[in-house]
Amino acid sequence: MGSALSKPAAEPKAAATDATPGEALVRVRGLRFCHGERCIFDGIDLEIRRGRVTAIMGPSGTGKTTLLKLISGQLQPDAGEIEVDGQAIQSLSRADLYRLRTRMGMLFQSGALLTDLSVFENVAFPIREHAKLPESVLRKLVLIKLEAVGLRGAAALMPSQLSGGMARRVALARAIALDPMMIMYDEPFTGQDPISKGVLVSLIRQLNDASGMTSIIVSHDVADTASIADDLYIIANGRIMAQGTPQQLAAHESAWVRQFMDGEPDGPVHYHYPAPALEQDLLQDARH
Ligand SMILES: Nc1ncnc2c1ncn2[C@@H]1O[C@H](COP(=O)(O)OP(=O)(O)OP(=O)(O)O)[C@@H](O)[C@H]1O
Repeated sequence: MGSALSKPAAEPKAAATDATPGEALVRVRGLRFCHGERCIFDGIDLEIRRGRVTAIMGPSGTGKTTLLKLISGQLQPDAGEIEVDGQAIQSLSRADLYRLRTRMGMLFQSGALLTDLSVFENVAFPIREHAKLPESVLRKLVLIKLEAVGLRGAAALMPSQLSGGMARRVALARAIALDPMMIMYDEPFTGQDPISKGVLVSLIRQLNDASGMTSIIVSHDVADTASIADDLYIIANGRIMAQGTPQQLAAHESAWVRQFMDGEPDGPVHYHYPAPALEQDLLQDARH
């Protein structure tokens, strides 16, 4: 069982590892990663600071999910180093990597609930897998996690009885079941209505602050993500295009970065694929 489970739920994890909030929990240096001939990253450096919410943003297909998989050791870099909590991911044994991964919560888009198990059992699942606890202790732990996402009252429901927003929150309770030191969210807001999205946005921030966790969010949703992020990275074309606080990026010297932050359709990033003037195309059709 992860030692974190024996601590009170509210104890800050950063303090538990004698680390100072604000120091880097994840360090990425000179990262290069390619799928065959196609390089997704070509020498990127970044730091995820402890106790903070860091957002990784960028155009679709730019490698955001790939970066999370590299940080969690699901993929191996072609070059460079990734250090998590002082441990170089590439040099860990399978057993050590497994242990480290139990301290990383993940809420991936595809992280569906197990449909044959109740909400309670879905959240209990990772705890049962990693710890042999008396049923009464397990029950308390699961109920605390469900309470944290506002769904203690839904413990007996089956996944088919939940709305999409509730299901995402149960998945979140499951992701924090082992009291991870960090949690990675991959597109947590996708498919959520505005109210569910608002609930998730504030939950992510609250959970981060209440438990001393470190959060990484990958999202297209610039406005919502920037509203809770302390630090932002924008990646594109295999590189870090910009980094800073949301305020710094909103006032960035690059028009491309400002356009990205504002989500404006027009600017240096063109919405239209290059084409001759519309009139020219239409006149040409009329002539034929
Ligand atoms: N197994 C694979 N083999 C080859 N290419 C892949 C593989 N997995 C992903 N890719 C490519 O790697 C690139 C990065 O993918 P990734 O999913 O990390 O991007 P993303 O920024 O998370 O995208 P989105 O924002 O659309 O979710 C994409 O162009 C994708 O097509």
